[in-house]
Amino acid sequence: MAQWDATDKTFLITGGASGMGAGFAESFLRHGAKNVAILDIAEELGKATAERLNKAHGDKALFIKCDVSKEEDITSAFDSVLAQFKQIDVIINNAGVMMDAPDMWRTATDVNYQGLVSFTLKGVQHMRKDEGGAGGTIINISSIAALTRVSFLPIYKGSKLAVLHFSQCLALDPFYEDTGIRVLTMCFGATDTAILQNLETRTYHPKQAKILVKAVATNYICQKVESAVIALVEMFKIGAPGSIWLSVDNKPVREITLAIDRAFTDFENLLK
Ligand SMILES: NC(=O)c1ccc[n+]([C@@H]2O[C@H](COP(=O)([O-])OP(=O)(O)OC[C@H]3O[C@@H](n4cnc5c(N)ncnc54)[C@H](O)[C@@H]3O)[C@@H](O)[C@H]2O)c1
Ligand SMILES: CCCCC[C@H](O)/C=C/[C@H]1C=CC(=O)[C@@H]1CCCCCCC(=O)O
Repeated sequence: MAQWDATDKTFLITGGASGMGAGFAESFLRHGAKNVAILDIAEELGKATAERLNKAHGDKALFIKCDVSKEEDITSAFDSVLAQFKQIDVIINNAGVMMDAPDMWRTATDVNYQGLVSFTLKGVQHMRKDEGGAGGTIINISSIAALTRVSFLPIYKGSKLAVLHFSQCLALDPFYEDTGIRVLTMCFGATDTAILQNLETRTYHPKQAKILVKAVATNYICQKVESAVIALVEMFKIGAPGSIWLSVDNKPVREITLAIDRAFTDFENLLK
């Protein structure tokens, strides 16, 4: 099994000021990363996280304020990271929000999907070996939301399936052979972060809010951030180009590429 190594690699992590993103930054620095750029809309939190990481790991972290729903922020943040670190080896498209409320859906879609596409395409342009780049890894954060159907989070779930489908299509052969860029997709289950707070206001219609809150209270094991971080680092080490992974219930990370392949092969067979 191929093993990928974080040593001396430069990471760009969106939504890295808090939650799982901050956990990934910390963990990859412990695994020998050369530098970590944290991009986030939350300025105070981002500065504090970078300061904490710099104290613990010796000035390797950089915070840049960036709203991933805004193309001008993305361009300027990407350029700033390159100006500072010269190269980006790994991008983790982690920034995400669960906001299906009527006045928030467009922003939510921009953050969860458009921002991720934009960073991915910029990363591909920078990293692709067939145009002089050094190759690299792009990790896109999806969710179990992409794999299941419920009535109350259609916008969130749609955006996370878009992330999964964009990533798997982009990575199809001969992408890795041409570019030397490994695209990995992670589907996390419920994980103990701020995204699970104040859920009543997150559904697209108030009638759904009660169902959501009740379902969360009764149906779900909420895994620890540490488990999600361990899962992502393990995927980084062993994940084949184009592979898709699942991290739920504090269990070891599991590859689900074949299951996704089977589902799409079924759809494709309908067209024959
Ligand atoms: N926690 C879960 O249960 C869970 C499960 C599956 C997938 N996910 C996904 O994991 C990723 C991380 O989520 P989390 O649970 O750590 O959430 P979180 O809310 O704790 O952290 C998200 C981070 O993204 C930042 N952010 C929000 N909007 C932004 C924007 N416009 N531009 C830049 N940064 C922005 C926030 O400031 C925050 O630091 C998200 O993509 C989320 O959808 C979370
Ligand atoms: C009843 C479901 C409400 C949510 C339960 C859980 O605490 C939430 C986890 C979400 C947080 C962010 C996600 O991606 C996670 C997944 C969100 C979508 C979950 C759909 C669950 C399902 O289809 O069974």
